[in-house]
Amino acid sequence: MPTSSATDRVRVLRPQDTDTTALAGETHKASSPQAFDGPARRPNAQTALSVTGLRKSYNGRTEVLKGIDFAIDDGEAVGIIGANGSGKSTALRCALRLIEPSAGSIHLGGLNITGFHGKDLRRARSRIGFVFQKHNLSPNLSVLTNVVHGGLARGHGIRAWSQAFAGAEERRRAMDCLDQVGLADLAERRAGRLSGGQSQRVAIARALMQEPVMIVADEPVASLDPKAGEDVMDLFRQLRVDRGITLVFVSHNLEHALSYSDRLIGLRQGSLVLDRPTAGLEPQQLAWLYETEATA
Ligand SMILES: Nc1ncnc2c1ncn2[C@@H]1O[C@H](COP(=O)(O)OP(=O)(O)OP(=O)(O)O)[C@@H](O)[C@H]1O
Repeated sequence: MPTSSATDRVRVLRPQDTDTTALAGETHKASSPQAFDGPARRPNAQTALSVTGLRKSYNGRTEVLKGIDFAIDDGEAVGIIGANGSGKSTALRCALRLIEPSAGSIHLGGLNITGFHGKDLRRARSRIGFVFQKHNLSPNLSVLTNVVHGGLARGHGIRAWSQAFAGAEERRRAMDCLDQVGLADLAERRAGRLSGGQSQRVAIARALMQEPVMIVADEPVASLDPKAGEDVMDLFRQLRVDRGITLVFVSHNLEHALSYSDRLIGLRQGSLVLDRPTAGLEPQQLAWLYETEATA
């Protein structure tokens, strides 16, 4: 596995803008990717996830990911931003091989998972908690049962089968996870009777059943009101603080992306055009990412 040395993160457009006030300026129009020092790495940081030369074409013709590279450290929070259709979800899903990339290599927690299949791939991903905009809870099952099902992803074969009968230990763990998201008192309620914010917290509790080292979230608060959205993002932050969980999330909310990440990755038309620490950045300095090609 290639270790993510500083050179892993130097393919970044507009690195000349180390003075971040220049980000909102005109200079990017003429820019092309160039080397710079890259985002500061924490000393001795281990790489949680790295991709190299990741490409994706859905129909065999148009490339919606045009060969992107990035690396994420253990314990880091990284926000992925960009306009509609820029390739954020595709990048996230390809990076975890939820969908198959057309090309590229992927390392997860020290393993080259590029060629993994079936149970090897499932095992490699078993400590990743996925949280999506559509939480896919089973509406007719209780909150607790939905959370118990999160533990199934960790089991294989006979172990998973026996967990399906929800032993006392699994139910106790599920209650613990619900407690962590502040919903233990709703354990017996039918999931279909929850609000959007409550449902997303249950989805997070379900992810916690996997004892995740990393949470991968694709627009986790897109359908929530501002307060519920902030509560969910605060919960992610708390999980990082308490457990050192790595967080990778896609967001259209630049305030969130800036507040809840250490680093931002920006995509534009399938290319990675931004990879830099969040500190000191303002939302308006990122507006160029959302300009149409005609105005950019
Ligand atoms: N299953 C699919 N089949 C064909 N094309 C797809 C598929 N999924 C995504 N695309 C296309 O790939 C491109 C990137 O889509 P993707 O969903 O990754 O972008 P995104 O940045 O996450 O967008 P959004 O912010 O709107 O969610 C878009 O042009 C989209 O139409």
